Amino acid sequence: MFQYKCLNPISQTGLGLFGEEYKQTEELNDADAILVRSAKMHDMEIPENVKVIARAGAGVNNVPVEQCAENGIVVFNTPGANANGVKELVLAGMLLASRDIVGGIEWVAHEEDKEHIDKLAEKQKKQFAGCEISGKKLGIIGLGAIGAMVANSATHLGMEVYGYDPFISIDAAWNLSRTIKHSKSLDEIYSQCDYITIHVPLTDNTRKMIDKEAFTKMKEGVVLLNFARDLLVDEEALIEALDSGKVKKYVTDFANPLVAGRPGILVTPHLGASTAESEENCAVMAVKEVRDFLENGNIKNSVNFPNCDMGTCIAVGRITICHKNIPNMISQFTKILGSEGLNIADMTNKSRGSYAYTIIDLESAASKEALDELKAIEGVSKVRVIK
Ligand SMILES: NC(=O)c1ccc[n+]([C@@H]2O[C@H](COP(=O)([O-])OP(=O)(O)OC[C@H]3O[C@@H](n4cnc5c(N)ncnc54)[C@H](O)[C@@H]3O)[C@@H](O)[C@H]2O)c1
Ligand SMILES: O=C(O)[C@H](O)COP(=O)(O)O
Repeated sequence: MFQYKCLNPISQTGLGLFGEEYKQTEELNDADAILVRSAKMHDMEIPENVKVIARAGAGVNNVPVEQCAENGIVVFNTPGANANGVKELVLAGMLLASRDIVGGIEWVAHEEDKEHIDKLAEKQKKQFAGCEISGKKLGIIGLGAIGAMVANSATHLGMEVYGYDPFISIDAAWNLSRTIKHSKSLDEIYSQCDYITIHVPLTDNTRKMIDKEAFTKMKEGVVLLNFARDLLVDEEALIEALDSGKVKKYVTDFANPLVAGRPGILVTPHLGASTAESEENCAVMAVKEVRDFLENGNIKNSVNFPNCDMGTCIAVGRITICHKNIPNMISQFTKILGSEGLNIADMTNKSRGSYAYTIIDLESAASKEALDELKAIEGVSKVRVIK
């Protein structure tokens, strides 16, 4: 029996896939797995019983990913599972920034009791007029799951699309429409584009990447869209750029005291992934990842350990080891298993940065002595018996 704890509401369509071998718990001290959306985990004490954390979504800046790696806790996210939901809101954001749709709707609501509202509307509508997005230049920073979808959809809406992503994945590159211009520098995006949208993860390298200097390079009257994370933009500098007219509109999915209620800024309350479809996709992917990890020891879509998959165990026993990516680890594992008389049927070892993961199938069940010896190796953070 495995137990899981949800730190945020997670779609039942996903949780329903856990099956009878799983039980939901409120006690962190009983949980093998944690499922989370945006709950902040940096100040949480994560007990040793927790083996896996699945972020039902893309951004993992709310999870102490590095500390988890150090402690042998595998962290997953659900790449692409909510990308379409965000893409649709970005397209809506571009349209809302181009025409005063919100102002117009608010005007009608305010004047609803006027008998001649129809005539009044015809007189007043010019104050809500705007421009079309077709024919305008859109710059996309980050061409991952969301950025690539926004790029392709925007070309279908008649926009001229520029994309910038020095680390683009091969999959994302294959999926991009050939009409998208490959920008080799952010300066090209800033100097050319009428609309700029950012779709990169928040890391130490990307924090405040849109800063004062970036604004000086942008076109007069640019529209900036941020459905990634508020801390990617220096919002103090943004407000100066709005006041000077350099930025016409800022559309952001992240409410904070600086942007809420400020003229020229359209703020949604982190709604990008809040669709039934995205919530289900994320929950289903997260639960599948957790199950494959807990039941088979396999890793797919981790953000702190390498992908590592040996399928379902057909040998007598399987153990998994989270460890540091340093020399002499495998030889120590095999030496201990050999000296305990345990024959290895199959084995795989993969590394990612400073961390590595090993799956070992055995022809007989691992003894307590062997497991204790493996756990005692310096650089080993977790040893699990799968079978
Ligand atoms: N508003 C929401 O509800 C919502 C929903 C999903 C994701 N997000 C945010 O959007 C981000 C992107 O999501 P995704 O699913 O597209 O992720 P992704 O990992 O598929 O794509 C991110 C892309 O950014 C690129 N990148 C990284 N650093 C870069 C840099 N300095 N310059 C240019 N490109 C860079 C990567 O190469 C990658 O292609 C997430 O990390 C999350 O913060 C927000
Ligand atoms: O990174 C993400 O996936 C989004 O920001 C969605 O967050 P949410 O799951 O809290 O809506």
